[in-house]
Amino acid sequence: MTADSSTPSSAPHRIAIAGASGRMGQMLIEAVRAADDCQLAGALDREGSPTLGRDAGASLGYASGVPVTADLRSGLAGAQVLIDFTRPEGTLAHLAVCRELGVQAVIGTTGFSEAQKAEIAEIAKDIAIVLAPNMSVGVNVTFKLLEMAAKALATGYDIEVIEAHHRHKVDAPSGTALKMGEVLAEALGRDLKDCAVYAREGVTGERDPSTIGFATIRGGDIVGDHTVLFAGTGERIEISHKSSSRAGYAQGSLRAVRFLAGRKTGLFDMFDVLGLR
Ligand SMILES: NC(=O)C1=CN([C@@H]2O[C@H](COP(=O)(O)OP(=O)(O)OC[C@H]3O[C@@H](n4cnc5c(N)ncnc54)[C@H](OP(=O)(O)O)[C@@H]3O)[C@@H](O)[C@H]2O)C=CC1
Ligand SMILES: O=C(O)C1=N[C@H](C(=O)O)C[C@H](O)C1
Repeated sequence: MTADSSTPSSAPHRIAIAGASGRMGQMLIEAVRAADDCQLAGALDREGSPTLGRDAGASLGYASGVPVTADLRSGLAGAQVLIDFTRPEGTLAHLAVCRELGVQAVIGTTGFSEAQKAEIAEIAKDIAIVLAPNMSVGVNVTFKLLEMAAKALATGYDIEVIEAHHRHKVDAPSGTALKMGEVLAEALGRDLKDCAVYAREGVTGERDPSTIGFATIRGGDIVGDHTVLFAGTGERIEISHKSSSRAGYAQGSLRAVRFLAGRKTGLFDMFDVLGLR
């Protein structure tokens, strides 16, 4: 029997991975290898990367049969879906080719500007995309907890978002912290653009109770910690999520791949994938 539209569940998801030599790229190659229903179909790294031409599994100690390439068209030719954890400008270049070839995308990259997010929404009119600043189940459940806590603690509690990441992270605050801020602001009927305070220095004056503060820590190999502090009078509530491995981000990405199967267009996030909306 041939693999056609009558047997979609038996055919593996053919996945290309962008940023193949990166921290998440490597974790994803390993996760795809371990998943019975997934197959590595392409591996992208940017021009000049020493990994170009090598087998995508080489540094993980196995032969995947997929060479790393900077040629987007050949790297995406055999794929149904691209998983992209790179940088905003890289992701947008990759998406342009995904759109041309009809390849779906799961995007974990953070640090997009508002204009870049609008560009992704436009591309999602032609291909199906999952875009989320954090693919882990635990973080997405934490977003829901924050929504509930913010509504219940709407007055009398100052809200601060504190995040810590490894020394190599290039964007701040993290995409997850910003999403937490958006969830909190929306639950409180505010717009994060109007109430976010990203830095304090010098004589700042007393804290404005309508603000949501952010604090960023960078150091060592911290995978990703996020805490939201609700500071009241005589008590404090802290809701924290701490990642000790990147495996959760990779597993969440594969759930997003499975969710996209059969979808032609649309912009989704992990709430859609996990049924949390
Ligand atoms: N949504 C989520 O769950 C998570 C999101 N992230 C996000 O994913 C992104 C990547 O994180 P991480 O893996 O730690 O980062 P790394 O720096 O380890 O990896 C990034 C990869 O992308 C490549 N790259 C960099 N710039 C470009 C570009 N312009 N075009 C194409 N490729 C490029 C890098 O190549 P080179 O080495 O040559 O620079 C590298 O292979 C970040 O935005 C991070 O915040 C991370 C973890 C979880
Ligand atoms: O760069 C990272 O490492 C991470 N980035 C994401 C973010 O910016 O929120 C997700 C996770 O915290 C790890």
